[in-house]
Order: sequence, then structure tokens, then C-alpha cells
Amino acid sequence: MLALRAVSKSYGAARALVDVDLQVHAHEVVAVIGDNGAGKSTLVGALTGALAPDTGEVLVDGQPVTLSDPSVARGLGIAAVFQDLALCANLDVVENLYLGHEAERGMLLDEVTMEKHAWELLNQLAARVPSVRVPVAALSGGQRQAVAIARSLLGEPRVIVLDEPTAALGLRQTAEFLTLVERLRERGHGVVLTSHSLADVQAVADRIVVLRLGRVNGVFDAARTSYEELLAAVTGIAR
Ligand SMILES: Nc1ncnc2c1ncn2[C@@H]1O[C@H](COP(=O)(O)OP(=O)(O)OP(=O)(O)O)[C@@H](O)[C@H]1O
Repeated sequence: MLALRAVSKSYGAARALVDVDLQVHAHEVVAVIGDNGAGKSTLVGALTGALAPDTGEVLVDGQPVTLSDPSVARGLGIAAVFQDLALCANLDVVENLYLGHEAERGMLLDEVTMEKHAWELLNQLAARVPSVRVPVAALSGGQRQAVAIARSLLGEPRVIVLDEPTAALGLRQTAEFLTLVERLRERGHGVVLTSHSLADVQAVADRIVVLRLGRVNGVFDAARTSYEELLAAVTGIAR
């Protein structure tokens, strides 16, 4: 569905990505893990149109595309949720979901329809939110994450890229988030998520791509790979 082929990106002398291949299919969760500076954010940028690779290709359904900016990526069915979630704390859940979307879709929805749709989306994600009329500031980190992901679903993306989604979450919230990712997979989305946490990605990913110093240092079947093997690939230290 979405792929990178031989993508490289440098910042001056820093080689952030070197010859990186990556694929994500429908109904699949691909985790990208790596230490600080391994290239995860740069890879997310290349997948979501936030930055242009120096060389290599981004492919959608096997066709090379140029993701000149994030709106082009969204138009091709690639949505992104970043760690900061980009929610407005003082607005409620419904307002956050539809912020900017009415104009984008050329329609004006009434409040009742928007509220109903907000519940539908959150229920599909098995997200537990006390009310869709509370300000986002009153929600937990996990609930906010669910709202940000629900918002990304409004554009009916095929692939959802989640950048460091569990970094700011507590244990229970992380467990809820993992359920939410499983829901996305059940719904047929391809999911790419980046993480520092080997345990989280082992729990939810189908495939795990390890980045080290900008290169792919291994692609692993999550079900058949031990924590130690992943750690060795991430750090480059064989045990
Ligand atoms: N705008 C930039 N200018 C210069 N160098 C950069 C820039 N962005 C990233 N880099 C360098 O590129 C490399 C990869 O960085 P990147 O942020 O993609 O890694 P990361 O795996 O996301 O790290 P982290 O987990 O710390 O966020 C690093 O060496 C980093 O210093």
C-alpha cells in the first residue's frame, strides 16, 4: 500500500536515512524502532510529506509519488499523528475533531451529526471518553491520543503513521492505546508507528523494522523475535 524504496536523507554531514526500504500493507502494523538519532522522525517525515528524501522513492500502491507537503500525503490516504497531537486544549472533543475539516470537505455539519459521528469514531477505536463535550484539557493522555487518532480517521486514510505514540503515556493508557492500534488494523488500515519501547511494539506490531544510524538494521517478525534480539539490533551490540 505504502512503501519507501532506497530512501536517503542527509542534513549536511549527518546521514539521517541511508538506503531505507519500508513497506506497509492493509491490516498490518509495522513498528519502526531505534535509539535516539536513529532516523525515526526523518522516516516519518518522508512517509507523511513533511520532508523530501534526497534520493529514493515513496510508492503508493506501487506507483512513485511526490509527497510535496502533508496535504498531498493526506490526499493520497496517508494520515499522521504526531507526539504533540496538535489538539486545542480549550476546545471540546467534537470541536477538535472537526477543526478545519468542515471547510476541507466543503460542508457544514450540524452539531448533533458531528456529536454522533464523534461517538461512532471513538467507539470504533474502543476509546473510553466521558463526554465528547468536555474540553480536551480535561482528558487523560490516552484519551487525548484517541481523539487525535479519531480526527485522523475523518479523512478516511488507508495508512496511519503514529510518531512516538506511547512516549507520554502511563501503563494503563499504553495498554488502551495498544487496543486502539489493534482496532485500526481490524478496520483494514495499515499502521506505521515509531517507538523507543521494545515491549510496546512487540505487543502490537506484525513486523518490526529496526533503524540504527539511519540504516535498516533488521526487519523482524514480531511474534518470533525476542526482546534480546531486538535490543541487539537497536544497539548494534551482539549479546
Ligand atoms: N533538521 C535537522 N538538521 C540537522 N540534523 C538533523 C535534523 N533532523 C535530524 N537530524 C539528524 O539526523 C539524525 C536522525 O535524526 P531523527 O530525528 O530522524 O532521529 P530519531 O530516531 O527520530 O531520534 P529521536 O528518537 O531522538 O527523536 C540525527 O543524527 C539527527 O541529529
